[in-house]
Amino acid sequence: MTVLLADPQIAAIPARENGDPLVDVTSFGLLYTGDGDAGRYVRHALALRLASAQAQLPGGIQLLIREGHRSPEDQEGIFSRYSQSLRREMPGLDEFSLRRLTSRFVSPIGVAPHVAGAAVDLTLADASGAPLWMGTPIDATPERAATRARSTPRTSARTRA
Ligand SMILES: C[C@@H](N)C(=O)N[C@H](C)C(=O)O
Repeated sequence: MTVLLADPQIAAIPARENGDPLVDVTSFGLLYTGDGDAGRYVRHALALRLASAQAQLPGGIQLLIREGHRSPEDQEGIFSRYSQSLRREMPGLDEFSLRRLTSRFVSPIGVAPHVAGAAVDLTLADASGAPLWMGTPIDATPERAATRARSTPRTSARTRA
């Protein structure tokens, strides 16, 4: 069973500031290609984990960080825009289901890890920094990126399963 970030069990976990500083991912040998500078920052502990993951990739493949830290305004904007697009597609949806469906893709502000610099959107890139094709563009919505979505090429579905 999938537990979403919006699940009350998650929201009930108290979040405490631990003082871990925000650091620039590029100073850990990681590639960043996001919009603006805020997204290049993540918590130090996360940067260490990303660097460790990168060190374990096969030669010629590297992590490509698209977005780390995100402002609360941006988080709420993404949530609201995606929620509105689902509302247009499914006008009969009740509020509870709409919030649950929205939070498959975007965290509600109260539990959003990007806002704490504790999450990244990333993909894989080749040695030149060009993103590898994953079957859908980075940050595709669940409707497009799901393993069994109609638009998912068969090879991508096989490698994701
Ligand atoms: C919107 C998407 N790129 C994303 O960052 N989703 C996660 C789940 C989030 O908002 O925390």
